[in-house]
Amino acid sequence: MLSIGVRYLLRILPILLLPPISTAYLLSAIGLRERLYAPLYVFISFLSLPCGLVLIVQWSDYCDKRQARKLDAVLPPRVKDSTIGSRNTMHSMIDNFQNGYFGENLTEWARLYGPVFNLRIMFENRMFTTEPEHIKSILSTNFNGFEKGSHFRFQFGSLLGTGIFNVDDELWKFHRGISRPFFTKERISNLQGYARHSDRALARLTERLQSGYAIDFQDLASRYTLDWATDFLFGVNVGSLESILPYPAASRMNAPQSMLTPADAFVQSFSAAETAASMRTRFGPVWPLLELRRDKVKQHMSVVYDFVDPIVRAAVERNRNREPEQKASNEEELTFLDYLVQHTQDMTILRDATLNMLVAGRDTNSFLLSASIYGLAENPYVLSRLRTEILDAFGPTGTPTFQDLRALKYLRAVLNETMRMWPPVPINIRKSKEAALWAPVAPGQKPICVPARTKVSFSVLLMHRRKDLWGPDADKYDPDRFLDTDERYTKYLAPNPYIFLPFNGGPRMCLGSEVGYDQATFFLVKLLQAVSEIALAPDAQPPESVPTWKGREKVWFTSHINMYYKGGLWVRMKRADGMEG
Ligand code: HEM
Repeated sequence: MLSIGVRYLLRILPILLLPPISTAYLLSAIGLRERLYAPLYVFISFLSLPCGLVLIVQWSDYCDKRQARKLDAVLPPRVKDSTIGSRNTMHSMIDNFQNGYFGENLTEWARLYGPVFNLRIMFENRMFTTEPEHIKSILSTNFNGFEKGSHFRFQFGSLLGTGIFNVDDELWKFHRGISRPFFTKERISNLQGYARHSDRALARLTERLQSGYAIDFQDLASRYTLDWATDFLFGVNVGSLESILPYPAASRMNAPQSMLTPADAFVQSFSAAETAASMRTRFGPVWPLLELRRDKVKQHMSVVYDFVDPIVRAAVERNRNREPEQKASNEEELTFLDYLVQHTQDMTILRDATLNMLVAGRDTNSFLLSASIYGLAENPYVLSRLRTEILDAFGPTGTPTFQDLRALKYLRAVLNETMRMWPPVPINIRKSKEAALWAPVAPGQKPICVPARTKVSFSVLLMHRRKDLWGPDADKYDPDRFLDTDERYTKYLAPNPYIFLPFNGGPRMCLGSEVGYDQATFFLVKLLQAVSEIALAPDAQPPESVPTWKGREKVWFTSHINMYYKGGLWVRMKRADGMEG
């Protein structure tokens, strides 16, 4: 099997060879071949390659301008970069991903060029926007004008396959249709799953804190959401909360790699695959050339498949053993996977759908919980106010019902503020099908033209922090801005709800948004009944994950597909009953 890089090379080879071959042919046809010194003949033939590329680039620029003129619109400003193929821009993207404050380079370009600009890498346009009206157009009002597209599928294919995140049109409708019934009120209002797994997670947390060591809360949250998600979606609890939790590196208490449980190995490999897949975006269209020898995503996937395949096979087996009348009568009791198996037995579709659901439902929720803990650790006043709301409602041991979860106004504001500052999905990609028009960014200006078949990126994280949209204190963490009694709410959010989009919007909006809120709310209620103080544990944070920036977040948040904390989120907590831990 050829590598992804070689396949790409074979695809573009005819285009690369066309100019030298046709020049050589032309030189022969006009009789210059015999008269030219042979090396010069070869040199001229090959010189036609860069010349041909320049012509193609100029031609496509000309076409874009013509499209914009026809629509009486303007193209977004281009990030200035005089290096060939915008190498500086590419390096800035890679450097920011590896070493920088998330999106700082994009913020700087937005300061220079405005909220929409053309982030061109390797001669390929990518319109980047943080403008609510543009994001609304992509996601909702001009939904049919944009798609994930073939580029996205190619880039994320080895990771997401044919799952819901990676497809368009009919296949997307199939996945969406199959998934939607699992998010009805009847199904999501059963809180037993949250209760079971959060009890176990809190028991592990208490155990660890009593041992005197700090805990990586991100790790705990990701185990909790993995066990919950596999249970809820596939009817199997993979029991990742039963493994040995990681200790601070300096303690030398960690188990060797060889002792990883299948669930731990899955989490590590999947995260490595996500990082490798999202790294590709930073190299523009030529990323496959860096994977000539091997697919850098696929190399992690065999461990991932080892974990997922038995779950899928068990569901296929269960389905085979079910009588036809049983299948028809008990749809309500089926898990997502059991239901899916009744519609297709294709192992690739089943595996991809399963993995996509895990990406959707696990990583996002795990980061929401982790970022909430970070916000509370850094803002003791918010923590204390939140505890008061929780204790007033349920006392130190009461358990919320489904209705109760939605009545906790301050907790909802805390979750919203957390997702404003650190949205679990901070950036997204689409592609225009036809030339599209976006609203001008200032009154009196012409609309903006997005040429046909152009990549488009938008960042809700950057939009969520815009001072012109959220007020002068947009950089500050303050849940009050989400309370309808707060004047910032009336002034900014109420008249323009599209400025807050942690779950996206429109027909492809997150299916699990309510589950996300409920799960995090339930967990935080239970945690804060038991815990009265939370503090970061910088001594336990791996040194390479301590940020180099000053005056901002004290832990390193970054993103592959979803946000995560590099090196984890190490914290200590104090129990409310006064016992050590
Ligand atoms: C804090 C929690 C969550 C956040 C912030 C979040 C955010 C998002 C976002 C931004 C998208 C759009 C992705 C795109 O267009 O590329 C999305 C899609 C999706 N989410 Fe969530 N999500 C969360 C929790 C969940 C949960 C718990 C589930 C399921 C158990 C879920 C299921 C889905 C599905 C199935 C889609 C795909 C929708 C489609 O393409 O039609 N999400 N989510």
